Amino acid sequence: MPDYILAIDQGTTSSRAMIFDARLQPVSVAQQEFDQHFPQDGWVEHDAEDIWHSVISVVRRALGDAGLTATAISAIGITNQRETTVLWDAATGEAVHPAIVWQDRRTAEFCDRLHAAGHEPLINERTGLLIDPYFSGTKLHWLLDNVAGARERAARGELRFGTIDSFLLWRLTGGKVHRTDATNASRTLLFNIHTQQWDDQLLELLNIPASLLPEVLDNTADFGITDPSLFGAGIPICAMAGDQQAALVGQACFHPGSVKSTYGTGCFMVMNTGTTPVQSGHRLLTTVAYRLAGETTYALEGSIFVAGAAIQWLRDGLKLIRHADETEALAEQVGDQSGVYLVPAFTGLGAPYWDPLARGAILGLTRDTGIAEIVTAGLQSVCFQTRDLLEAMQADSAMPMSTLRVDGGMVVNNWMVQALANTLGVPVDRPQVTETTALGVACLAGLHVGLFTGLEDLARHWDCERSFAPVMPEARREELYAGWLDAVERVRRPAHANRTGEG
Ligand SMILES: Nc1ncnc2c1ncn2[C@@H]1O[C@H](COP(=O)(O)OP(=O)(O)O)[C@@H](O)[C@H]1O
Ligand SMILES: O=P(O)(O)OC[C@H](O)CO
Repeated sequence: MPDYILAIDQGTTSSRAMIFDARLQPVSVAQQEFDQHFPQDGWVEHDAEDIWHSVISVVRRALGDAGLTATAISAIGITNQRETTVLWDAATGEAVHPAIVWQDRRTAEFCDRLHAAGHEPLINERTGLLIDPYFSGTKLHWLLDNVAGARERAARGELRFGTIDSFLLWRLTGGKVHRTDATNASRTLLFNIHTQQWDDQLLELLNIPASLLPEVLDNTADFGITDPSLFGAGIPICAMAGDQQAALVGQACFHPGSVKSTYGTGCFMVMNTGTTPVQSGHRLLTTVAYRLAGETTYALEGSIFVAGAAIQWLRDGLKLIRHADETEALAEQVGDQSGVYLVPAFTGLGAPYWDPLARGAILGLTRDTGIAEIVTAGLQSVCFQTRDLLEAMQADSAMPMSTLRVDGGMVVNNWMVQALANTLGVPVDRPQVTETTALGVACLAGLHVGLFTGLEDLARHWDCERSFAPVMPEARREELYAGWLDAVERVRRPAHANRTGEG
């Protein structure tokens, strides 16, 4: 029996294909970047054809590099950048407009109107989300209103909506299957996370015809079979999941209170809260962690917009460093003593503040402050923002976090991960396989075809590469964090003043 699994990881800046063997060891990986389009201030688009071609190309390369044919693959799992919205023609499979990316802010005004009309409590209660352009629903509303003829074509049943998982599934199956999974559905603003169905009242509120929507399945299911012309033989697609939820699975966070945090351009922290949804009192999102055999496990999620992007800014904007990996040695020289704080609120602040008007600042400068101190403050900002999320999660869930599992491009930085443990006051574990997104969806696909017996079996495949224990005295930890909270307040004050006309 073929027992390799192919994971397709369609991310914001690149597409990746990874093949794993039956022990979940990576066998080959191929990656391809694609263009980002910024047609107007605050708009971010992808060409759906670029995404499609990049996916086909990386899958073929991963198979070739592993010396495998399609018949050796027992299952495909698809994981994806979430919320990014595609509307396509059912007859041709062609998108009627470029995909509107999760970062795109074009629907901010519409969101303000929904907010002003008092719709947030209903939306929050049904979907676990907030009214924000981040989610797919208002993007789809925009497409229907702004693409010529789209509403009429939708009414005639000619169009399909999907997040990237759905669009890829449609294309991979030769235009036969219109499905998504519960985690991706839970990011649309249209899906009731309690009933696990599209919500008629929300569809009416956003004026979205139900005929556009995909069928929602568990994360492990018979989603469809790839068209044999693509890879030489049909391969069953047995799992789909949004990328942050896939990373939760890849980090084996299967018990209530277990948490993972992914540090790439931004940071996404997700806590498994078990089979009862936890409504946040701190503006965190309540979302579907995974749905297996009809049983939904929920999560709390906090998103930080700027994590590794702060290091990119230090490198490309300020030109203080040439490579991201120089930051580790600079921070080792400085330690945590400098008193400098960098608040990277370049595009406002995400959870738990959700303050779009806040702007960044560097505070605590003295004549002694140099490049190393500012770079160190950049790394520390990621740790302090994680502590903000942790405080909110623990207050909401009343679940004490015993360890944090981390992944993403930043966690190669040992100084940063140690500072994270010190800032949080809990051990931080880094896994052997840091490609947790691809790994997670491979786990799900393997589960469906019987390579693994269940979640406990999967958890046994998770290996810790290094655990970082907190070594900072508590008084010092609290003193440093108090300095951060003060710095955040300072960047928020002018924003509040502007908003209320007091400034
Ligand atoms: N040694 C390092 N120290 C700190 N940050 C790093 C280091 N290496 C990479 N990064 C940061 O990690 C990010 C890349 O992580 P990655 O997971 O590939 O991001 P994404 O998937 O969002 O593109 C970049 O923002 C980069 O600045
Ligand atoms: O593609 P990534 O890794 O930047 O993840 C994007 C998130 O899914 C957006 O919610």
